[in-house]
Amino acid sequence: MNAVKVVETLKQRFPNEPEYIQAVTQVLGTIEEEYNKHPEFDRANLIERLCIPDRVIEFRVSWVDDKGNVQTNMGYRVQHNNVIGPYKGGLRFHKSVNLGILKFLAFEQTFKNSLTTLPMGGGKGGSDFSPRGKSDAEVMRFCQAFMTELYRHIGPDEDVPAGDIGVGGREVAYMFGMYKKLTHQWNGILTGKGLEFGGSLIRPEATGYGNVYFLVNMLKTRNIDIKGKTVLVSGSGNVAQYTIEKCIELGAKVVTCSDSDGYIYDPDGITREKLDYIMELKNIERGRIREYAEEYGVKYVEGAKPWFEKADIALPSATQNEINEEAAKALVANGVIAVSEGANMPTTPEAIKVFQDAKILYSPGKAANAGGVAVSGLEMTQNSERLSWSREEVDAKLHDIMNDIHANCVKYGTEADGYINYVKGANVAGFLKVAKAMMAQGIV
Ligand SMILES: NC(=O)C1=CN([C@@H]2O[C@H](COP(=O)(O)OP(=O)(O)OC[C@H]3O[C@@H](n4cnc5c(N)ncnc54)[C@H](O)[C@@H]3O)[C@@H](O)[C@H]2O)C=CC1
Ligand SMILES: O=C(O)CCC(=O)C(=O)O
Repeated sequence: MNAVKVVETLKQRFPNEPEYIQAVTQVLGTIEEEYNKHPEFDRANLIERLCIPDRVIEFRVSWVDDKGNVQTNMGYRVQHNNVIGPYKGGLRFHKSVNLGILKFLAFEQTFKNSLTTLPMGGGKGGSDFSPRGKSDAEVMRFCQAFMTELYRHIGPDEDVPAGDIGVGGREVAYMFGMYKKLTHQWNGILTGKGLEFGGSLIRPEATGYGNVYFLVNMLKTRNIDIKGKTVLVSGSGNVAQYTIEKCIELGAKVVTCSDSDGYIYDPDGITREKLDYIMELKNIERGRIREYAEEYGVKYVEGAKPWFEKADIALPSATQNEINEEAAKALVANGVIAVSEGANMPTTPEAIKVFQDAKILYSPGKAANAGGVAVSGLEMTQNSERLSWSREEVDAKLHDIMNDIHANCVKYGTEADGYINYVKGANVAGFLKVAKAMMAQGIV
């Protein structure tokens, strides 16, 4: 396999999908050497079959807004690869959603899910509908309309969606209700459900907690303690909130968080009480992060990202490509020692090079944020067993899974000089399991 040639071919076939091409380029560049040790992979044209999704479902979603106007959005589900388990991955509701973005997310999800050690394939879906500014009733009607098509394509052994940007407990619950209405079945067809109807304890916390567990493992390789470290977090949604919570618990000081309008800088650190304020503001009032600055009298920077503030650790937890080369250079110049991705692909390829050239600890999302989907996998297991596990039990399993992913990254990513290339480690470890399963199952 020649990674450059494969990417060129994909670019010609899918010229309008830059995020998908970016994700594929990143993975192929790091697995090429391992792939070429297995001539049987090439004979089976494994690489093309692994890069191109099994199936893309695209549909119109029509719904009625509060003024009685009929609105139309696009709905999608990308079922990327199911060799190791049912398709699994979140749904994103955001105005920026398009097929290329969901293809990148579904491709990444396949490797991430493989890393979790659980039997889950990769998928992703969503819509260009944005819940922001919509009433609760509008969100409900949209979710119901979305499910009237999606329900045909999902199932507990077929495809199990969950949340992502713009899809939290509220949206999952509305979609679950409609699925039940349409099918007359109670099935664990979505994860991230409410605790009263099959959700797992720790699922809301899992992505943020998991990222911090992974970070602690990375820091350990250099005998560094997270306690007392200053942390930059971006975003203020699900992943950011529980990342901040775990950082506080472990004695780190988080000084920033953000939304798509700007970021706040709190030099004293976000405390438990201030985090409760953020959770209320974002999850219930659905307000803007600017209001935090007004409430606590701290700096708010409109239209900017937090990466130019000084800190020891950066945990991007908002969206793709939010750290560019300039931001990466600023982070390194300011002495950052670790960057661990809560978001999916938040760092551009140029910025990754800056981190790796500076030999700082840097982990890609498919390893560091895998805790969310891992606990989704545990939710599926609990639903199948018709049992609910305790908080302690799920958290212990999450801890074990993150430790295991870290160990796999070290195994496959340690370079001759001892530097751990977590990108290579995660990609090779995730790839090998999927590749072996694909080879075993033949050309299908
Ligand atoms: N929710 C989960 O379990 C998992 C989420 N992720 C990833 O984590 C990231 C955040 O997701 P969630 O916290 O679940 O979503 P969310 O909807 O709860 O929060 C998203 C946050 O990102 C901000 N944001 C969105 N688009 C932005 C933009 N263009 N510029 C700046 N800020 C922007 C929003 O204002 C919000 O604060 C995404 O990349 C998602 O794919 C990854 C693994 C699992
Ligand atoms: O919990 C899940 O199934 C999906 C989580 C997700 O979308 C992700 O890992 O990016």
